[in-house]
Amino acid sequence: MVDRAHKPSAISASSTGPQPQVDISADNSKVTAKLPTGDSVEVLLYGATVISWKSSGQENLWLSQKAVLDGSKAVRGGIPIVFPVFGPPPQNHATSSLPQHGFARSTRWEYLGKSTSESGALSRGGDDSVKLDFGLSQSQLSPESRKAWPYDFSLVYSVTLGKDGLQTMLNVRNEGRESFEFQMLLHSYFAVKVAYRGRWAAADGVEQNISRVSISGLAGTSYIDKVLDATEHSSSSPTLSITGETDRVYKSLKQDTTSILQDDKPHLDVVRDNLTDTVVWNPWKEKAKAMGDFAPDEGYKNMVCVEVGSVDGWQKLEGGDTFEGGQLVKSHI
Ligand SMILES: O=P(O)(O)OC[C@H]1O[C@@H](O)[C@H](O)[C@@H](O)[C@@H]1O
Repeated sequence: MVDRAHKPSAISASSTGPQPQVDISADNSKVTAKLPTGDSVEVLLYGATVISWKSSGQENLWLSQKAVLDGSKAVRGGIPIVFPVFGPPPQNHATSSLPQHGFARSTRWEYLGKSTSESGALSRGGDDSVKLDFGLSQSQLSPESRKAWPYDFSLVYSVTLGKDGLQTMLNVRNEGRESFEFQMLLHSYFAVKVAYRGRWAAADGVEQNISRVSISGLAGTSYIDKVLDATEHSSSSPTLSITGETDRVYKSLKQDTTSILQDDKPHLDVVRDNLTDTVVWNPWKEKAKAMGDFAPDEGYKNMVCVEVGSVDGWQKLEGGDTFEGGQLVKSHI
């Protein structure tokens, strides 16, 4: 059990009108929350991976049809949590024995509880929100992970579904005396669909064209292009079109919001909170095909990863200190 100062506590709900619903699946693998508006979020305890977020009846996250959800492999899609290292760990660093992207996405977390709030105008169903908290600490790690990264830490991940959108915040605490360094990132796979006859076409539907998707808000000092041998470039344009394999780490971004545009219209806004970096990733045709858990093959046309994080250098936490960072995602659908 993760110990912390602000444990979630149920705020008493008024007796009138519908209220947010929270359900734990019978096999204890997944927590689902639904607002009276119909908006919903599903979180797998494995990795505390958000695997679905629906608003206005539309799915905002992309989940591979071959995503492994039984806890034997990190989920291909949704929002896997990257901690305590991003990408392949560097040699000669305390994380060097960990797998790519660390252990948080491939360890079962504990569901700590929910808190709900409503405006009082429940019948309108518009102002409700529900927060789900998940915890992971050193004692829950596999012996291999504990050995590879022997620090006394605790993570609390808060997933809040409200009228503004979906907020996901990661709180990292050093429970020990020795300082440690970490990176963290919320590896969000967003669903992109292209307008078709005035409606949003289904993910595998008639028209698929990632080339009509662009990302704005990327003005920063520089970015690392992993497709070009991890060379550093200065970002000349604040907008990026996805027209081929894309794997860029934007560092020290100036503005808080990175938006996904479809046909130049805002689709999703990703607002960073206390995080300066953003990774934009699309594997494109060949790499998508090469991934055993990526399906359908053409799925790369319906997704883009916009991943907020702290991955440029390391965050250092002294014993007893905490760090919190995350995102608020707003859908324009
Ligand atoms: O296959 P994984 O481990 O889930 O990683 C997927 C991608 O994650 C991205 O964040 C990285 O920038 C990519 O380089 C990487 O390929």
